[in-house]
Amino acid sequence: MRHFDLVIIGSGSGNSILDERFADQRVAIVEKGVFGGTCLNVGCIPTKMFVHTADVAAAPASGARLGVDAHLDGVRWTDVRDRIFGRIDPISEGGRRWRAEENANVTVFAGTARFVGPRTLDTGTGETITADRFVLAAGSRPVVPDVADLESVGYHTSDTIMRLDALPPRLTILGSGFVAAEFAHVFSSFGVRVTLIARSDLLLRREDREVAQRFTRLASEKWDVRLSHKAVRAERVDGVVRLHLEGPEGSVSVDGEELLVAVGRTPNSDLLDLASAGVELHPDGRVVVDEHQRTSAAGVYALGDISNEHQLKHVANHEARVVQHNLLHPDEPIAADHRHVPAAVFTSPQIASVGLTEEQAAERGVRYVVGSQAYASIAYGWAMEDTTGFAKVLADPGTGEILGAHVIGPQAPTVIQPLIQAMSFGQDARSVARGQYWIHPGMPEVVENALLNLPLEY
Ligand SMILES: Cc1cc2nc3c(=O)[nH]c(=O)nc-3n(C[C@H](O)[C@H](O)[C@H](O)COP(=O)(O)OP(=O)(O)OC[C@H]3O[C@@H](n4cnc5c(N)ncnc54)[C@H](O)[C@@H]3O)c2cc1C
Ligand SMILES: NC(=O)c1ccc[n+]([C@@H]2O[C@H](COP(=O)([O-])OP(=O)(O)OC[C@H]3O[C@@H](n4cnc5c(N)ncnc54)[C@H](O)[C@@H]3O)[C@@H](O)[C@H]2O)c1
Repeated sequence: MRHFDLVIIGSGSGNSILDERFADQRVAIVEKGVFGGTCLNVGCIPTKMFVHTADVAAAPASGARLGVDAHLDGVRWTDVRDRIFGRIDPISEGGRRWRAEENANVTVFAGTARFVGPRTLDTGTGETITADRFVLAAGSRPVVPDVADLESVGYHTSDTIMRLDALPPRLTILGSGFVAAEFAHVFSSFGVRVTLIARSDLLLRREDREVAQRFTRLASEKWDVRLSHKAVRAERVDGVVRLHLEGPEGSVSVDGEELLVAVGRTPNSDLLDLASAGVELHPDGRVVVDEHQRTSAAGVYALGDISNEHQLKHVANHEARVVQHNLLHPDEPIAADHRHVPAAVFTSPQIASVGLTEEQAAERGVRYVVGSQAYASIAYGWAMEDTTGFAKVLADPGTGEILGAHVIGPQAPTVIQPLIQAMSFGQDARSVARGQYWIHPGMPEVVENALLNLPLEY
């Protein structure tokens, strides 16, 4: 049985651990799918390449209110698709080849790993290996909901929808979270009629309620949004997927040439038989880790979607850097910093958030005040004739500590960054607002004014 110093399961964020400091270690990477993981192949990167393309496709329609009459002639779907994956696929294959063929100390196993005992791994390739240390970086996968006949009818997930052969006339999206909101924007901007089905009465309901309500209203003006509907059965009728729903008005159905299921992601821990490795799990399947990303089994670390509740690439990257340090310096381990994890939804309008929502602040009994600013009331908002975006900041009125921030509107993920920085470095709201220049008339003035609108007491 071959023995390694280190085994990494999953080639997404786990792959970034290895650098020249590991050159004297015998390392194995086990990957069951395409090299490079979710973000590169089927997640952040291709989706944002589609989102930017969708923003361009949607631009002509927004010109009229500025006095610019433009027309979208068409979207060459297969050209768009092939441009995007023509760039991504070679990066994935190049990464695999580099590790497998040019890293003398690294062995890549193309199989589904499964523990068969403490520190003993069936690589799924016919070979079982042992190692001193393991990194569990096996990520997550789309959840498939319990809807009768879904499997036999056929459906897409985010893993497959971006590789369609042709744009469908209609797309039904089951779900109302990040994936649903981003793909609804992409496909509707390309001319596809989108129906979005939400179980609750709000889209993106984990966002601050004001943001979720604004988004739900704007989305309902563009897409056929069915709130408070539960999908119960799927059926294929003349090449069309018919989804039967139970809603406030009783039983209804919606038709679409394609169906995208986007109801969350579940950790891949169940594939690994972690009980045989002595690794404990949370009830929801996430691997239990301490602040140093160590699991309950000695020498076994975990990072990314398999262990954290955020399921975001910047969190997985941060944890990979923590694991990297702790593998190299086990006697001086560093802790992961999950204090202020931001997130952004690249839909239309864009949404970004960090820290507490107003509902969470109220629920926790935290003393807070709110400062808000509409894009419509800052100079760049006038330039864009924006009427729907706003920024909102929550702060402690006594100390000015920034507790949370929420932005819905153009470039929200960029606009929010000064607030993430302020929270990370413990800067108070008044100092952030008045202790620096804000470029005039830049979009971050929406944040400056939200800060100035806080009714602070000091
Ligand atoms: C459509 C979509 C868009 C997204 N957009 C964003 C975004 O804009 N910003 C953001 O921050 N995050 C985004 N995310 C989330 C982000 O992609 C993930 O949080 C991140 O990729 C998780 O990284 P990871 O290393 O934990 O797992 P992954 O990158 O998923 O890597 C895990 C790897 O392990 C392999 N594996 C699993 N089980 C086994 C096994 N038993 N044996 C061997 N190999 C195994 C898998 O095949 C996979 O390659 C998006 C996700 C999706 C689905
Ligand atoms: N921009 C980004 O950072 C980005 C983009 C896409 C995905 N992601 C990550 O991937 C994860 C998965 O995305 P997602 O959109 O699939 O999940 P999500 O958790 O964001 O949203 C899933 C939604 O589906 C609903 N739902 C659950 N079960 C349902 C059912 N049976 N029927 C109807 N609705 C149901 C949930 O209430 C929830 O609103 C996200 O949590 C996010 O962390 C991030």
